[in-house]
Amino acid sequence: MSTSTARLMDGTALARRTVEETAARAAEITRRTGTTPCLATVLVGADPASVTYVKMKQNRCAKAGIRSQHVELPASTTTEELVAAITALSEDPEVHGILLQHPVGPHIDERAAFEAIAPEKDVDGVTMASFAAMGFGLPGFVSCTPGGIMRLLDAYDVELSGKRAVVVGRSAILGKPAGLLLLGRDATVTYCHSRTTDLSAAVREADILVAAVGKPHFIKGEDIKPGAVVIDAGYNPGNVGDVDFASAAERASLITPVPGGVGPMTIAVLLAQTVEGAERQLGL
Ligand SMILES: Nc1nc(=O)c2c([nH]1)NC[C@@H]1CN(c3ccc(C(=O)N[C@@H](CCC(=O)O)C(=O)O)cc3)C=[N+]21
Repeated sequence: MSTSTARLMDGTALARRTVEETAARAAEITRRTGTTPCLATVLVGADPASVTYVKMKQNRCAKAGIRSQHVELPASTTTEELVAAITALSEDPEVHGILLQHPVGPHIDERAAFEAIAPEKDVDGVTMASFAAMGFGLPGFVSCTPGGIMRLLDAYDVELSGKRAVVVGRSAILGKPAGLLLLGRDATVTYCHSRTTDLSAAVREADILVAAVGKPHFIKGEDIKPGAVVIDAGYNPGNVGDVDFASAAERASLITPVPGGVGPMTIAVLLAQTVEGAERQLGL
């Protein structure tokens, strides 16, 4: 028998509202300038999950009245070739935003590739410039998944100031920037990772838990502080999250489902930032 008390944080519904606003802004840009906002997606190799995610991003662009341009490169692409392809997009005035799908394969210097994205087109929030802006609390493009998480927390009126936020995972475009954004809102942030000793003890302190490790159902309900807000940013194969939803929902006050939580918001932020980039580049 379930004693579930948690309310769902509905990322699908919030994303729909966010994308509607974005679509209206995109239409206005097209009407005023004759130029339609354009996102370039760059995919290296043919990993099935990456192919699916990139297709989802393109479909969502189409629905929002954003053009998308797709660059597909073979898995054998070198760092130099990838940097050249991204540099060309950075210099193309028709392109307003660039997304390089992560991961790119171990033989490529992913950081060098990300840094070839012009800062004003970094609508995915993956460059050093964007990371620094997040860290300093300056305006700029945020990493899409952390940005989506913050929008969800705000939409559900989650108080952040003075709260204990625990981020499990420290990847460059998810865990680490998620912690920075929470810190920027005056949460007390703890990062946990593969070398953390006594992870359970850390997780039990969390008023707000962000799970971003990439291990299916890694976080169990027994470690959730009663009343905590649980954000599952995991995207494991088969749409499985990092949190054991059934047991976590018995203790959390608010929880994101997978699918239908953080994922749709990630794409909503990508589209919103693409339109924002287009507005700025077109002088609106
Ligand atoms: N440079 C870069 N930026 C990213 O933002 C990025 C990336 N690389 N690499 C891969 C991850 C993964 N990711 C997801 C986006 C949407 C869903 C999503 O919308 N999922 C749906 C389910 C999927 C479905 O409906 O089939 C959901 O959670 O409801 C999931 C995962 C973005 N990523």
